[in-house]
Amino acid sequence: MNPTTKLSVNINKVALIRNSRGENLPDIIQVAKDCQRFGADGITVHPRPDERHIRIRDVYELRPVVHTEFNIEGYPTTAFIDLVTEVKPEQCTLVPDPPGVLTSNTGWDTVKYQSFLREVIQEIHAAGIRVSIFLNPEPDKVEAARKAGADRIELFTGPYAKAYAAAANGPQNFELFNAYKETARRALQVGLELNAGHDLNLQNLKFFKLHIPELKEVSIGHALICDALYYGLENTIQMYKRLLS
Ligand SMILES: CC(=O)[C@@H](O)[C@H](O)COP(=O)(O)O
Ligand SMILES: NCC(=O)COP(=O)(O)O
Repeated sequence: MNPTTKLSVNINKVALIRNSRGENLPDIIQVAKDCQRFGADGITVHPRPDERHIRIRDVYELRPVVHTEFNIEGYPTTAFIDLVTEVKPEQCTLVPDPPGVLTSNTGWDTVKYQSFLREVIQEIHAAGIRVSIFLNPEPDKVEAARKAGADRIELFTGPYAKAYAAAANGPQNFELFNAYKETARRALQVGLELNAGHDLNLQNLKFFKLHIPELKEVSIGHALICDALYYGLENTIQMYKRLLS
């Protein structure tokens, strides 16, 4: 029997719609409450420096209403670390995004940035927050993630999603998928827990979970919010959860 994987709903795209009109519709605080009421095991936000979706103020306002697990993602600038250590989410996911990037497009080079990551992780740990590191499917980066002090890695599933979309029955890029499995295996071997995220959707999630059943959590935003346009938020969350149980 596979362990259940938690679903953290990323609400960036809800904030993007709100910001497009300058008012408070949709109200992301209400949406976060409703996601949890509909079964989400957590809420993820990725405040970006230009505040194009999640704003710094949102992060503070979300804290008291997120009673499941709050996950804040981002590049660890001093401002980001101050925000995270003040808000105290259950989890912080460190992502190596340059400021203007369209969306996250790579994981950390944990070997090159090991000492930087160690300092940052120490600071975030001191506030009692679990730290996850966004990682490419690169087994040789796992040990350095552990040495930097991470608790978890989040497998960057963007390349997996592209490979899956290009084939009819699963990713078929065995080299790539083996790299995911090997990265996951090594992480578990050295005592790191596993998350995954980016471009996961109703089509590609089942295969990923089937082959990497030890996943603790997936964070899903873009596709889930798009699906909610057709199926409604409650149905959509339940559809994703069924693929994870
Ligand atoms: C860290 C990650 O994988 C991203 O998926 C991210 O959280 C999404 O950010 P945007 O919503 O800004 O594209
Ligand atoms: N960490 C990944 C995430 O939060 C959501 O990514 P996406 O589903 O919006 O691509």
